[in-house]
Amino acid sequence: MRMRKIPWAVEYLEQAKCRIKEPEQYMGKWKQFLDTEVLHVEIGCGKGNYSLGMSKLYPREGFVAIEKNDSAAGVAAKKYDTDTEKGKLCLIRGDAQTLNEWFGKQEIDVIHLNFSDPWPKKRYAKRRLSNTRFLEQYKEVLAKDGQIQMKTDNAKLFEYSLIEFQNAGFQMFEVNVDYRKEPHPEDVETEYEEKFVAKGQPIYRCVWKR
Ligand SMILES: C[S@@+](CC[C@H](N)C(=O)[O-])C[C@H]1O[C@@H](n2cnc3c(N)ncnc32)[C@H](O)[C@@H]1O
Repeated sequence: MRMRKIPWAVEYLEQAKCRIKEPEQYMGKWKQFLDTEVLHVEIGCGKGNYSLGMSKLYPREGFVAIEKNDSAAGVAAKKYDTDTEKGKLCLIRGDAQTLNEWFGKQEIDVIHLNFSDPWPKKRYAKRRLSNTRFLEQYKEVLAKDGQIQMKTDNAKLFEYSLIEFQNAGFQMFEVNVDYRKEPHPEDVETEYEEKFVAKGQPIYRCVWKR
């Protein structure tokens, strides 16, 4: 899924206040930095609505949104910088492949994966955010009682993820194959989710524990 380049957003990203330019410097100190006891990390935040909304719903909890695409990250950054009601929220522009260079062991309480790119071709499977390569990293940075929450519209990616999580030793905690029929009252729709829900497509959701 390629995103159209948004020049103003790419330019904005450079001087964004919410952006953490050297995330490795915060390793082991994110909770202190965000003044929270609960740390959430969203990987692939796109244009940023989910973490922004969640930071308002859970104002005592801290949120780090990660996005590798400059245009999407720039749009998210502008929202985060200008929304005066946002909670404890910051942004990393980067590829989550280096997640364990940014976060310390067991530092994260909840990892959110929302509508990750499915990378349908087998040769690109390692780029999926629920691929074993990523799951092994999540195990390192996730707290002992931590959770990974995943939502997707893609049945094949969902099936693939169920197998990968299970093989990596995660315990399934919740599963829903038509999540919007019974959504959690305190959850936020992402940009992609809004589009899929409008088209009447089912949303798959699962929650895993270590
Ligand atoms: C399909 S979009 C979904 C965006 C948003 N989560 C939503 O639901 O509206 C997936 C996003 O994940 C980002 N992404 C994919 N792999 C990533 C990685 N390894 N590190 C950071 N971001 C990633 C992509 O750039 C893209 O913006």
